[in-house]
Amino acid sequence: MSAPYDVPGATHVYSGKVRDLYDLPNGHLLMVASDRISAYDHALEPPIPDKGEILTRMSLWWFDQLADVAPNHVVSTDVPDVVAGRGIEVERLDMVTVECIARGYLTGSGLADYRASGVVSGIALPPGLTDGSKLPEPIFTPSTKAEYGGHDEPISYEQVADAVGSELAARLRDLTLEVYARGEALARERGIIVADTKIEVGLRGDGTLVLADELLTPDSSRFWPADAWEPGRAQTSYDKQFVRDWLTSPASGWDRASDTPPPRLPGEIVERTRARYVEAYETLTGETFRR
Ligand SMILES: Nc1ncnc(-c2cnn(Cc3cccc(F)c3)c2)c1Cl
Repeated sequence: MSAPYDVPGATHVYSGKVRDLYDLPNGHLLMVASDRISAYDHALEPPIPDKGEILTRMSLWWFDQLADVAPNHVVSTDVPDVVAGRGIEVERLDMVTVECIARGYLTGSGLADYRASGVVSGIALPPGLTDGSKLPEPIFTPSTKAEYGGHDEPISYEQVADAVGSELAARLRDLTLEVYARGEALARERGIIVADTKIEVGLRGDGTLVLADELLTPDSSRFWPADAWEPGRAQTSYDKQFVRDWLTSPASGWDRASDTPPPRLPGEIVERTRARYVEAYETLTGETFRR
């Protein structure tokens, strides 16, 4: 994928589904959140205006809220105009190759693994859980980093220890669960369930664990409106439900089971989805999104 932004002084090095990464001359990285949205493993069109800026500001807010839990990789938000508001200059870290995931609720791939074996990432869960069940306590469910476009594979804690050593594995688990517990508690007070989250962690040369990437956003986590929570069915997505409902409705004319790309989202769905990102940001932070 070509870099969507030609950023003066920066060299595009990588594009994810919704974000792009650039090298900077000073050895730092520039992380850019696009307005792209993906659903059902497809990149959708058109982009959601301001999504990248809203989620960038949400990450920055969470980094600040959790500064007592761990340092983060943010160096500066003073970035070139073309990515103003959606770009962050970050410290280059030695990224841990494990996806650090915590789950407080059972759904998605975790639910599928549970239904198949009663086990998620090597952890045996009690019987009788269903889609959306709150777990007795949050669990660390690491996975491998899939190649671009692939799916992460769950791995057990023991496999993490084999990969990175038992001391670092324990630090990753503790950090992931602490970040999740703090994020879930704060969001829950504001009416948002953070069902699970994926954090990316990097190491400084001195061995310090640093929170990298994005943090506790609807792209790295499942956000559910708390007042709609009802175990036993798929939960309402705080930010993507309008998109999912339209794509799976006759109005879209799309067959999700086919391998055809989804149709372009109607303007009304785009605007309602933008409004949900603004609402999530303002509900969590208590701050007003400028536009
Ligand atoms: N601070 C860091 N130090 C070293 N590497 C990374 C790093 C590499 N890859 N990713 C994932 C990613 C983040 C954003 C946009 C993308 F396209 C991809 C993050 C970071 Cl954040």
